[in-house]
Amino acid sequence: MTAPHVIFDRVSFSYGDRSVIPDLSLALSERRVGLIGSNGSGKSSLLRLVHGLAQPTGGTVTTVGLNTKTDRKKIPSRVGFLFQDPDRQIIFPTVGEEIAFGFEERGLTRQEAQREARSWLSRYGRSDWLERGVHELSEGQKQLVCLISVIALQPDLILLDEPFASLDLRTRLAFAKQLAALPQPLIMASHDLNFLARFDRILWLEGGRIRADGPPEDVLTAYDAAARAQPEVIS
Ligand SMILES: Nc1ncnc2c1ncn2[C@@H]1O[C@H](COP(=O)(O)OP(=O)(O)OP(=O)(O)O)[C@@H](O)[C@H]1O
Repeated sequence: MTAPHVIFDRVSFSYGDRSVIPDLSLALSERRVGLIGSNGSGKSSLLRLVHGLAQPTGGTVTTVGLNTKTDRKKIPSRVGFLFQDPDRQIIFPTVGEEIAFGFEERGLTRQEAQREARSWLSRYGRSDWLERGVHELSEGQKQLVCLISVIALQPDLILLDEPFASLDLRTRLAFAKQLAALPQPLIMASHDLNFLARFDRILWLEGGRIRADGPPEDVLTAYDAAARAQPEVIS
């Protein structure tokens, strides 16, 4: 059993006086962990807590051995985060600058960072995107740029918040293949149950609590059955 890359110890989390996660303890050491649950069940909040983008109201979160409160600044260089909405992630006007930025942050010169950006784009067959304005890309294409930016920096752990939302089927399959081949552990919130079927462990959240936790064949089946039993409920 490998050491856990994420530990939640009696974690609670609120937005103001709205409690989102009442009391959560868990340790994640599997290579592929999926998060499922209704809209608003707390999946994004959990991922944000793992990355230190949100701070627990109570308890402690330890990610890749770092306390997300006291070591918060060290986390972005070790843990990649793919946001649900690419517009929240992208900060530069061109694709090349966006991918190169992470490398410059790590101390490479502008030329070296540009070279890395070019090389990573060519691996994904998108060499022609280097000078392309990000605003000219579709939502799915932006999502792919964000994924390449995250993967290129080869973090120790990758967090993905609904990465398939805007992707067409062909891009989704290519994207899924890339994710499956990554050596790093992934924690991914998704409504794509087919993709999660190949994961090692699934956490089903409801109201910020774990409703089920186990292998996909058990948890996805129970989730699917519960949703079908109450199809009229819009959360
Ligand atoms: N910025 C915010 N301010 C106040 N409440 C928020 C904020 N962001 C999220 N919430 C609330 O926190 C709860 C959990 O939201 P979260 O985004 O973690 O859910 P989720 O499971 O990721 O949902 P989805 O599947 O729709 O992405 C929801 O009740 C939501 O309304």
